[in-house]
Amino acid sequence: MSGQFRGQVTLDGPSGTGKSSVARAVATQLGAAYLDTGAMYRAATVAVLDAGVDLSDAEAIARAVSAADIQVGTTADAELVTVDGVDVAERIRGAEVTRTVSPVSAVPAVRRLLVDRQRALVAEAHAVVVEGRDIGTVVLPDATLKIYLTAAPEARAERRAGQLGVTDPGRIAEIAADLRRRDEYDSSRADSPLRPAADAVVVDSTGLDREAVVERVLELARTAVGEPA
Ligand SMILES: Nc1ncnc2c1ncn2[C@@H]1O[C@H](COP(=O)(O)OP(=O)(O)OP(=O)(O)O)[C@@H](O)[C@H]1O
Ligand SMILES: Nc1ccn([C@H]2C[C@H](O)[C@@H](COP(=O)(O)O)O2)c(=O)n1
Repeated sequence: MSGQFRGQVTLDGPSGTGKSSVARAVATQLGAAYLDTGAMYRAATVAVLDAGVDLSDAEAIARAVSAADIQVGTTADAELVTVDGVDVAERIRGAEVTRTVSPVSAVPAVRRLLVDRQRALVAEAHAVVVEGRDIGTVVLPDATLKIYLTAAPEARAERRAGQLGVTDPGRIAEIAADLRRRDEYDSSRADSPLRPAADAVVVDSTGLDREAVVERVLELARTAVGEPA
């Protein structure tokens, strides 16, 4: 990039396609802020779990999220996530939160609250890379560049297994089933379902290593602001 990048890059897509790792690397290279909206829904889920709320009660879920002080950082090099002042960066990646986050994030009032916060955080940055499920479709419909990242389900399950240090084929099959379950839930909910924006560039990362995907997104970002790729 010859000058400083100014604009918004969105990265949406199913679980395990590489959104977080690619978004962090792209943000670092562009000198941009970085926002992990999945971490915000995960932190909201911590608040719901700690409030002991019935997961079929949408109003109680929304009340618990609205009462919690949820803070997330916007830099690519450090993960800052707190709920009511407690560091939950590790806890939000655990099995309990991962199992519960889809029903919590399907509650429309929770989405309205977090989308408002996402837009406020984005408004503070001259340049930002935001990852999630509905960023190009709902949160930032006028973004400079929208990417929809996909990968074959087998590749995603292997990557997630590698990330968790799992080698047992039975456990890998469980991981694949969990990814399928979450994708199905996230794609079929009524409010802001996971889908590519009409003007998103679809990048299939199956068979590409992370660096190749980062390079492709950087090329697209340069082109989007009128620089030679
Ligand atoms: N192109 C790639 N090739 C191989 N592995 C990759 C690639 N991109 C990312 N990975 C690895 O795959 C794992 C999952 O990536 P990451 O957490 O970035 O996915 P994600 O889409 O953000 O997932 P989630 O939505 O569940 O948070 C990580 O270990 C990451 O290093
Ligand atoms: N913009 C977003 C981001 C995330 N979610 C939900 C759906 C995911 O299953 C969950 C966790 O996200 P991850 O950390 O795996 O990226 O949060 C959403 O609905 N909208």
